[in-house]
Amino acid sequence: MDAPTIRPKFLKNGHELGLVAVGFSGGQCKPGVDAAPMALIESGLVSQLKADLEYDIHFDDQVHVYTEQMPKDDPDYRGMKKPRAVCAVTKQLSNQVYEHAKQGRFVLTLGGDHSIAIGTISGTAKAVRERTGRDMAVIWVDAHADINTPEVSGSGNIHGMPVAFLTGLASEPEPTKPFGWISDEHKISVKKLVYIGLRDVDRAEKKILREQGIKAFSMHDIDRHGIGRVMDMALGWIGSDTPIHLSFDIDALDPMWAPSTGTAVRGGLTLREGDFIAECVHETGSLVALDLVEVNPSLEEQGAAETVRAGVSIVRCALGDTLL
Ligand SMILES: NC(=[NH2+])NCCC[C@H](N)C(=O)O
Ligand SMILES: [Mn+2]
Ligand SMILES: [Mn+2]
Repeated sequence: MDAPTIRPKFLKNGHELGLVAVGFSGGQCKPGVDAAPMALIESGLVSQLKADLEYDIHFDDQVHVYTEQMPKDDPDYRGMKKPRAVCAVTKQLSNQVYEHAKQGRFVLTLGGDHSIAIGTISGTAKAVRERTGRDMAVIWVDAHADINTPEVSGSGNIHGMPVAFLTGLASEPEPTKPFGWISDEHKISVKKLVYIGLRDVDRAEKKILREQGIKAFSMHDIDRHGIGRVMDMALGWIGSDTPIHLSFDIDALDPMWAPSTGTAVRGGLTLREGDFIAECVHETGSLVALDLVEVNPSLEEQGAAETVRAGVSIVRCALGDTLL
């Protein structure tokens, strides 16, 4: 197969890819999501990216599994569960992602629960700003908005809060406190955030989306307009000269396609709709990073292989595999 045909606008070239594998489950309560990076790699993802898509992969060959290294003493803070563990992992991850992105590489991060996006998006936002002088946009594909502030979250699970930290809606005024490391250079604007696939949004989150004027395409919008028009509108909102970070929660897909995930919600995207989103974002040439999160191979074990396969498919599409 030929090298990728889309010329990336904000990367050094179309071939260099930094891969980060983050086996972290501390942003929520179900064990097993930390095994996803290994499952994805074992299913052939990395070798496919090398052989079929001809990426030069920069990877430390380590699946960072943080389960054992989590601080023993990690009491709740502002209602958040495991705040120090999440803080430690995301801070380290942010630097790792930053180092790849700073060199103009595409950054692919395999999670892990969605709390890790605090690390990935902060890292790319900072690097992209330094390299290109532009503010990055984020496309968040998910059944959930993950924009609870600690104060309004019903669960205290930080995987339901990353967007609040990244947009500055959940601030941590003191740099010495757990999320005090997140500074302005790491943040994204609510104006450059677009959601696709929402169908399980908490009441307080709906209020935030309304008040902040955040662009969101729910499953209702996808039913009404079709995924093709929704993608035109989503990408039109972002504009053609803006770098894009795509954060893909596998639970955006219907459990029919991706049953092995911690907070599955019925009535979701088909696998083709998920792949189509990834393809459209790839086609812009503006994609600089991708997160794939919330695959939990230990849940719904009969469906685990299918869920992993769906994840591999999304990644391949975002990296240009399916375009002719
Ligand atoms: N990344 C996810 N799967 N998030 C689910 C979040 C569910 C719920 N809104 C919460 O805050 O707890
Ligand atoms: Mn979700
Ligand atoms: Mn999520």
